[in-house]
Amino acid sequence: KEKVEITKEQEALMKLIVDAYNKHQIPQDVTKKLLQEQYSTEENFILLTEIATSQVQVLVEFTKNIPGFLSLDHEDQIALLKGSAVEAMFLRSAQVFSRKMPIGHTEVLEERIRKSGISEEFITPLFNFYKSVGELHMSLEEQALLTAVTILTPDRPYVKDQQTVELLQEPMVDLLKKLCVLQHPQEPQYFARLLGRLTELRTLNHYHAEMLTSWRVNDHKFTPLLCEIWDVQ
Ligand SMILES: Cc1cccc(C)c1Nc1c(-c2c(F)cccc2F)nc2cccc(C)n12
Repeated sequence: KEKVEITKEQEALMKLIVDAYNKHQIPQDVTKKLLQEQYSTEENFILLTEIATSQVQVLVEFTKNIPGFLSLDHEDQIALLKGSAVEAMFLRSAQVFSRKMPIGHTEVLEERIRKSGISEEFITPLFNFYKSVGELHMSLEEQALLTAVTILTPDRPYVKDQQTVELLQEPMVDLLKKLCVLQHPQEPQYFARLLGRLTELRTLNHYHAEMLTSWRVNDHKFTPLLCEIWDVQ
């Protein structure tokens, strides 16, 4: 059984990705608001819109720090961001939800999300996903790399040069695989479980699109950034 080792350049790559992931967090005041006094359904939705908007900003900043991303064709950069935004945001909010919140805060946040006018058919898969991510107890490195792997998915709609995206994604996948072996030695299937989450993520794109439409129908307002990333309005 050969020894799994992280090379010097993989060490450097991991530091870049983790620093970028850590650097760009949702401002505390935004998340704090969700935990304050009782809100109405309308108010909850407005707060979630604020959090979603700052999550998109965080996503864009993180993506710009992925080595090689900014040297991709500009239209491909946009196609990758638009194609992965929902999945990256589900991943990030799942991680914030399952590990960053002090005890008791998670329930309050869950309550706010449930009382924001979102239909039950979306709430169930959302919290099922949060739970399945939480059960993985991912390390910060794994979270950051899995998010980078998700963003660098070559077969997003409208990506022209899939080959180059694949060349960027490969070293991330290799590094993530090694990390899983090193950080979860008792669980040889851990890496496969992580990739299984990416499959589950893809199904959530559909729910999210439905949710956007139902909000539009009920004349909910979005921010310009959310309209731009999801082509609404
Ligand atoms: C911040 C948040 C947390 C949990 C559930 C939800 C519904 C939200 N908010 C939104 C999300 C969204 C997200 F930001 C992360 C994960 C899944 C998501 F559905 N997407 C959008 C798009 C337009 C408006 C909002 C309010 N919105």
